[in-house]
Formats: sequence, structure tokens, C-alpha cells
Amino acid sequence: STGIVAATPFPAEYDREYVAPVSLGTPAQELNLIFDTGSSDLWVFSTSMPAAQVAGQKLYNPSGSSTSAVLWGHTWSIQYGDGSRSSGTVVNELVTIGGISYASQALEIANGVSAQFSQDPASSGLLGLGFSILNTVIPTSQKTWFDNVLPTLAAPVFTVDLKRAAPGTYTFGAIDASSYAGKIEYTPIDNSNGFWRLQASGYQVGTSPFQPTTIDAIADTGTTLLMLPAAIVKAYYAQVPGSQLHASYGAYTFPCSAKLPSFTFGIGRYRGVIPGAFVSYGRIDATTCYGGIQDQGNLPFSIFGDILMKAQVVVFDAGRTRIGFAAK
Ligand SMILES: O=C(Cc1ccccc1)Nn1cnc2ccccc21
Repeated sequence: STGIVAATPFPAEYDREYVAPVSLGTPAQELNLIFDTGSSDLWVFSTSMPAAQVAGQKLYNPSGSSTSAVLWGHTWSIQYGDGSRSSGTVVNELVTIGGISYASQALEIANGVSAQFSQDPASSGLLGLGFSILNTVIPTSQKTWFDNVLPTLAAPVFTVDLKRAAPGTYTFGAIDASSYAGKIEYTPIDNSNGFWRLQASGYQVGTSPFQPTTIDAIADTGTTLLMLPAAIVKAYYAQVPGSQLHASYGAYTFPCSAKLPSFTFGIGRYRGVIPGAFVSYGRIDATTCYGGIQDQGNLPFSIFGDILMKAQVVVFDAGRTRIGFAAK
């Protein structure tokens, strides 16, 4: 089988996150979830949550589904890199994405979420697309929806085609040859820590010479920005007049009037180009804009988040434990 769903950015012009529809239970309850290659829990806002933690999100109601079955004695609790968190209990439930169904998917029901999630009306939860070793359910960890449907897919892959301020797609089981230009360049991934972790071959700022250097990064659709080593970030903003490491934000900002250079990353001999305009993450006051490229700080790896993803077609190939990039 193959399946395709639209990936819609929120808020419209900031692309802070991308959500896609997931159908849960019988009769179907459709919720918009963040598809997240940086984690491996499928969790949803639910009717078990305190009203104070809900602000516009659609809630999954297990009692309204004839196919939900409590996974007794199982709980989950997750914390993400930005400190956001959620936790709750587990049911087995019918989960369908783009027409592809799995009848007894471990569906994690939230009975508590942190403010970052409560204050985000666009998302009713997350669909983890990382490796199942990262799943937080105890006492027995559960498989992701992608892991569960993998044997039924026409090809053991999913393709991510996010766009800037416009709906893109997640495709399961296929690669749409009309969605990209040229060839897909693949590189092996190390999934031993549960991430889609790769080594890029270097970078280039604007039209400056390419700098060969190994960049150890995870491909993470759940992260908005492109998080890189301090030296690379410094080299980028050195080419942005008026930019600064803003003391109060602890992040690079620049004058919204600045013309941003492109950012190129290497995958082997392939060069992936992120247009300068994609590096503006948004306005923070009348004249100041927030950079889409930021310092990874003390993280053990870089993070190729949505700022990079939206400039490429990215193939997550579980069959051959590799990731592919193509221009579009
Ligand atoms: O948490 C991160 C970034 C990260 C930091 C440290 C190690 C690995 C990844 N992304 N992310 C992935 N899913 C998310 C969901 C909410 C917030 C951030 C989310």
C-alpha cells in the first residue's frame, strides 16, 4: 500500500510546525497531529485532560470508539528538547493515515500536557516517526505506526515534502518522482539512538567557498529551526549586516530589511541549497527578525529541522537505513 497526507504549516506565515490529519477509532475521529521524525510516541489530547490544559484542540474520546481497548497497566511520559512534556495512559486503537490502517496501534492518551502544547491550538498531539527504541511507554515500549505498517508498504520508506508557508505532503510507501529535480542523494543513517542521524559533508554561506567539515545531525521534522555548531552559525551571520547574538533572546536576530545569504549543506558531493528567504523565521518587533539558523549549544548533534526540510524532498528509507535528499 501507499498513502499520502497534506502537511500544513502553522501559523500560516511562520511554519513553526507542520500538522497532518490522522483518523482514530470507530467511528473515525480525525485529529491534526505534528508528524515528528525526532520522537517515537503517538500521543493525542483526550477527554481525560483537565479543561484548563485545553484551548481549541480537538480531543480524542476513547469511550466514543468501539475499537479502542485499554492496554492495562501501561503509561507513558515524554519530555522534548525544548522542555515541553506530556504523559498519560495507553489504548490499542485503529489508526489510519492516508488510507493506510493499522488495527491495533498503541495510541497514547494524554491526561496532562505542558503549556507549550496547551497554548498551541493547531496540534492535537504528535505522531512519532523516529525509531521505536525511543518510545516511552512502560512497562513495555510500543512500536510506531510506521514500524507497524512497514511490511504492508509498497516500499519501506516515507517521503517528506514540506513547503514554505504552503501545504506540503507526507507520503508513505512511495517516492513521487515528479516532486523533485535531479537525483536523490542518499547517505547512511545511524539509528542506534533512535534518531534519523546522518553526517553531512560540509556547508557554504551564500556564494562563499564550500567548507568541507563533518556535520553530525539528526533529521527532525519536530524541530522548527536549523540548529548548527557555533562556528558555522557565526560564519553565516557574519554575512548578514546588522545581525547580532541578541542578549535577551539568546539567539541570533537581524534587521528584517537585510538580504539573507543562502545556506548550502553537503551530502557527499550533493549540495542542498536553502534560499536566504527561508532563513528568516519571523518578525519580533518593528524592525527585528529572528534567525532560522541558530546555535545548537550543548546538544550532542546538530538538528536539521523544518527550515532545512522545506527546501528539499527528503526520503526516510527504513529498508536500507539511509536518508535521501533532493532539490525541488
Ligand atoms: O526536542 C527537539 C530538539 C531536540 C533536542 C535535543 C535532542 C533531540 C531533539 N525536537 N523536537 C522533536 N519533537 C518535538 C516536540 C516538541 C518540541 C520539540 C520537539
